[in-house]
Amino acid sequence: MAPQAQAPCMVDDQEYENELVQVLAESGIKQVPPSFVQTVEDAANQGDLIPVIDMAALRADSRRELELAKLASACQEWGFFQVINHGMASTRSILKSARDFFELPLEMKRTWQKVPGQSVSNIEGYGRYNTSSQTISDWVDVLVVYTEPPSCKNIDKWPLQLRSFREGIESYSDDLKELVLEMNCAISDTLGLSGDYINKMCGEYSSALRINFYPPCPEPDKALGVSPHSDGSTITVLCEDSGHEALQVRKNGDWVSVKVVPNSLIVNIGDIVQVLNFLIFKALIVRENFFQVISNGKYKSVEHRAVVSSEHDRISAVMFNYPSMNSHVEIFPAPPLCKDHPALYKSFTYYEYLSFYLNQKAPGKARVDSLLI
Ligand SMILES: O=C(O)CCC(=O)C(=O)O
Ligand SMILES: [Fe+2]
Repeated sequence: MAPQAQAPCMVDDQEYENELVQVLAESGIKQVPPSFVQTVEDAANQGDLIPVIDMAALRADSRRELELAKLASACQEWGFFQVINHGMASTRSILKSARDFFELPLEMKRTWQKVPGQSVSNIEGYGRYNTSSQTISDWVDVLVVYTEPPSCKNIDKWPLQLRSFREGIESYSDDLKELVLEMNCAISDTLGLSGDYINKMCGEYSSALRINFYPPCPEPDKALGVSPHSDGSTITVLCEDSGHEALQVRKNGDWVSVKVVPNSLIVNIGDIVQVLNFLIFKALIVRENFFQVISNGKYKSVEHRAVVSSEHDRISAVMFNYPSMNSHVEIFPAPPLCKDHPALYKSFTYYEYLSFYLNQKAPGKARVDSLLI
């Protein structure tokens, strides 16, 4: 019998430096290349149900107060919650569009491959996700497009050959815009600010969609799909229906794996909302004792990560909603919340922040910490 061809077991990092993760996964490697290797601490709790916020209750006058209280507590204790009864039919179409794209032949997908590196003007396209802040690679390929405002949309970068792709993304992004503006009002309410406070401060609604494709990984205990980070958004909305518990959030210092309620959307507080209201706690801030501060009740952009599996792939569609990049739109701690304690963060424009977020060597929460006065 002829000897069986040996699958390569050690991958030369240089050879694969910018290679798509899907290509690595399909090459039959038995080990992840060294640049992906990191310590993956186990999740302390499997399948915790993060708080569930019922949009139907938020929309009903008689039930809103109670639901706002639940929302305030979710923002304070978790920074993450799932939204049910959101009424969006387009969640199916976005996941289908995402899957259709990643199932295209590689050569066709490469048409939209972006040049390596990241900056505000080089964020869109298909490829590996590596910020210069990362020395360790993530086991994920992404497709990123700006979705709002219309003036920032670069339709020429969208994979339009896929018939349903444009409709799928546009109907999802339109529906989500309504939901996000509504959530921002509810979050403003919970902070005792006027309902439109956050939306007004953020100026023209802006968003970018990142579709994550996590191929099966030969050594899931040695690599992460997305390394620990907080999002540089106002709020982020994640849509996935894999049923696999891959998203993990930091709670009281431990990793907790998130059990997703079917048909829900997962929302998390981003750095911007943290900045708006974080200042209340300036007097309490003890940097070395971050989690004690958290338990005292501020809204926080919580660190999260995505783990991978050797058995299956996974897709998530993540919408980052953020303030206008216009230079006249300044973000700063809300003055009504600065009455008792001086502002903790300096004023900044989102363009400045995003440039820093994408470029600097600042992992985890270090990026939002850079805004501290
Ligand atoms: O796919 C996930 O579960 C997490 C993705 C994520 O955190 C991100 O894209 O910022
Ligand atoms: Fe994230």
